Amino acid sequence: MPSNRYSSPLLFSASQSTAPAPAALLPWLSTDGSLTAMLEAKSGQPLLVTRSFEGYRPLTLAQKKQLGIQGQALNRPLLAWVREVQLYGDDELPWITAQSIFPLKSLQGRARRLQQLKGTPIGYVLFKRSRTLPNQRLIQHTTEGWQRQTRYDWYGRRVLISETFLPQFCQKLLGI
Ligand SMILES: C=C(O[C@@H]1C=C(C(=O)O)C=C[C@H]1O)C(=O)O
Repeated sequence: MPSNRYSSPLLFSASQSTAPAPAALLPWLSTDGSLTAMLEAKSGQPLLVTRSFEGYRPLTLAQKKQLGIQGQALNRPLLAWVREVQLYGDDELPWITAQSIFPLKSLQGRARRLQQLKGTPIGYVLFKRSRTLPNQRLIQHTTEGWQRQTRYDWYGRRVLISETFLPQFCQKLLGI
C-alpha cells in the first residue's frame, strides 16, 4: 500500500437533505485525489479558472473549528488568504464554484506560491507530488447544490477547500 494512500472519513452533514447523494456524484464528492484532474479528464481540456475574489479575510469561528483550531485561539482574530473561483470544463456555464481558505501560517515557504496562482488550478500545486492527500471531509446538500468541504493536510499545512457542484455539471454530465 503506497505510503501516501489515505482513507478519509466521509462525514455527511446532519443538515443534509433526506435524499442521499446521487450515486453518479459520489466518486466526485468522495475522491481523495485531485478534483481538477477528474474534471480535466471529463472535459478533455485544461480546467478554466475564473476568480471572483482573492485576498485576506478574518476566519469565522466555524472556519477556525473546521481547520481544527482549538482553545484561546478560537477567540482571537485570525487572518487567512481566501480564493473564490468558478471552474469551467468544455462548457459556457461553470461546473463548480469553489472557495479555498489558507491560514497565513499555511502560506510559509514554498506554499507562498498559493497566493500567486492566478488562473492556475490549486490542484496542480496541492497534488503535484502525491496523488492523494490526508483529509477530512463534510458533504452536504445546499441551496446551490451538493457541496463538499475538505480540510487537507498538505505536508503539515492545513487548507480548507469547499466546492459546490452546480446544476450545469450534474444535469449535463451526469444526467441527474
Ligand atoms: C483542490 C483542487 O483544486 C481545484 C481548484 C481550485 C482553484 O483553482 O481555486 C479550487 C478547488 C478545486 O476544485 C483539486 O484539484 O482537488
